[in-house]
Amino acid sequence: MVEPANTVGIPVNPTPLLKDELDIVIPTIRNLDFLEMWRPFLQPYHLIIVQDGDPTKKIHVPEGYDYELYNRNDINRILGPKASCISFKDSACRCFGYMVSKKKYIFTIDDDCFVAKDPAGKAVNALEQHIKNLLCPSTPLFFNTLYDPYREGADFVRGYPFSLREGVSTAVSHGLWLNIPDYDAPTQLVKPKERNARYVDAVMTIPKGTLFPMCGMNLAFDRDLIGPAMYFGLMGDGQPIGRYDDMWAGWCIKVICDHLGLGVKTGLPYIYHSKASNPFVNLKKEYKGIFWQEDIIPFFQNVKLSKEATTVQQCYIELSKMVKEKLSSLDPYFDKLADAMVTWIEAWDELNPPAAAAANGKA
Ligand SMILES: O=c1ccn([C@@H]2O[C@H](COP(=O)(O)OP(=O)(O)O[C@H]3O[C@@H](CO)[C@H](O)[C@H]3O)[C@@H](O)[C@H]2O)c(=O)[nH]1
Ligand SMILES: [Mn+2]
Repeated sequence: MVEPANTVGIPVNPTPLLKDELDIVIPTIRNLDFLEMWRPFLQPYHLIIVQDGDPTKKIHVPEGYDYELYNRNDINRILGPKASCISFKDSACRCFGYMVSKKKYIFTIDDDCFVAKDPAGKAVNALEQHIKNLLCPSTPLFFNTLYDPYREGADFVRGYPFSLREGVSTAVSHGLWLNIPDYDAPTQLVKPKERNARYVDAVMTIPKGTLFPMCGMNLAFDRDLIGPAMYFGLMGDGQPIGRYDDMWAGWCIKVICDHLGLGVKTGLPYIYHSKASNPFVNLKKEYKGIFWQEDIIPFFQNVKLSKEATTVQQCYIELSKMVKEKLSSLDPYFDKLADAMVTWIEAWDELNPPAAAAANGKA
């Protein structure tokens, strides 16, 4: 039986890595009580809370946290007509937090994710592991069979080309989940009692040319390297699909990371996921995605971005044109999504003017 860690009595981290260079983005339509358990690891950091659903509902933020909170009224006020690209009634709304942040790194976590225990029973500081993953190179061009070669006690194995051992910059760190795994609705329905108790002590780079199902529950990324591509799409209220927000973003960021020579890692850290959303409600949200993805995946597998596309924004705009051209025949929704991808980039650049980015010495 897997259980969450007990963090009572653990002192607040006295040396929080990247304290002033990282924001924590939390989408919530429930409450933020889970932050009590995370206090030792997260309290030193700035939170960006994206409140979904009814903007008149008061969300309590536990004492001692430094935060900014945005509800739907704030999103509409800040973005004006461009707010149409930010989903309502879906965790996709979290990407608004990525856009308003001014920091280099983002860690995003769901409000039903708690501190996991490692096999030795120690509380896992998931944020610290994500930071380690992001600050260490990735190896997308050649698979290291001993997993993360930069980790203490590991290295590149025999036969690994020395010319590739420098690795590439890491743009994304994708963490995993003990207890309730991130299964789709059909799997949740047939395996309602399945719990993940398997803690695999590994971090791997996802090879170039390989897509993966990115879960937004426990995710960190370098905003300067890949932020503009972390759009979580048009989901939820008024849309024919939901719960494919993180998947869509994951497919977009992976083809762009492959094109720009950036790395994506998956594995440690684990969080303890406590709440299984309702599988029947999820099925209603997911079902179109379940058959559309049989066409979407081949689309992404065949994406070829031009050599002129050298920035994330240029890659993303090129991608939006391909979506409009090649996926609109699947459903008119993709025509709307392609337009929303452009609106997102326009809003991103409005809130993050390139000159400001250059002035801050960012990429
Ligand atoms: O309408 C909504 C629904 C939820 N949220 C917030 O988003 C996260 C995730 O919600 P929940 O835990 O209910 O959903 P899961 O099935 O466990 O989530 C997985 O599916 C992805 C949904 O796309 C999600 O990223 C995965 O973790 C919570 O913080 C809710 O409060 C919301 O803001 N609006
Ligand atoms: Mn959840």
